[in-house]
Amino acid sequence: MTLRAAGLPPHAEEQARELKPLTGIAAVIIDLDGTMLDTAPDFHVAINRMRADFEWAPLSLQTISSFVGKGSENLIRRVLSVDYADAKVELHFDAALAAYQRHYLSINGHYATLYPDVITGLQQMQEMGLRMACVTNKPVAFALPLMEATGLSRFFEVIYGGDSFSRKKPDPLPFLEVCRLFNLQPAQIVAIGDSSNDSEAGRAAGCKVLNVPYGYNHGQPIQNVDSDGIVPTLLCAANLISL
Ligand SMILES: O=C(O)COP(=O)(O)O
Ligand SMILES: [Mg+2]
Repeated sequence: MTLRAAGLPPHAEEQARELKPLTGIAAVIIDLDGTMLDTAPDFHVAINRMRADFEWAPLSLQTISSFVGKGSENLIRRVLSVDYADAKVELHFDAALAAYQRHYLSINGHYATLYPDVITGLQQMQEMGLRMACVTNKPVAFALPLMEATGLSRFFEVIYGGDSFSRKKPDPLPFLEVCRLFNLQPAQIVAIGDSSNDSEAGRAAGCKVLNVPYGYNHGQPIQNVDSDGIVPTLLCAANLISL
């Protein structure tokens, strides 16, 4: 197949050519943090404002980014573990989480940016007639206003957050709920995300999986993650998929 060159970063076209087309696809499930939006600067500001409230030293953007991906509760536990052993982490947990949520909501999206070719990729998927779901581990109360403010909501039939179901990614439950809602088989759906959470959830659900290389992935190389390919942008993902 011929991939469109438009919007590809340098060398990306070469990389994209080696990818195998995904056929018989009817829907996509797309991750939010690290895939559509670079929200690391929002996490950085909110976490460090929380830490300042408790007179804990600020953490670097890189450290905080490596803690993102498994939802707010895990993020706060990881952040507290920098200074405390497990028992003390639990002692501070409720107050730290509440302060973090207050700070995050007050700056939600102020420092976040769209990655290249997200909007063009989503537009192309929409024009292809793919059904579209966003599944993020971000709490719904953070994800909905953020996606509205950044012009992402309009593309998605449904947005599920980390608190939408009893289990979040890497558990397959949220993806299986999308399959049920769309009345599709998992193999008709491609899950696209920046981390092993997305890939493990996708594989366990029986979906196809594509990764993007520019997100967080718990500070680990995305090349180590099992998927059907690494696409440089969502536009490249759209070019690889067909109905
Ligand atoms: O908030 C998180 O932990 C990460 O969310 P994501 O699933 O959109 O990457
Ligand atoms: Mg992510």
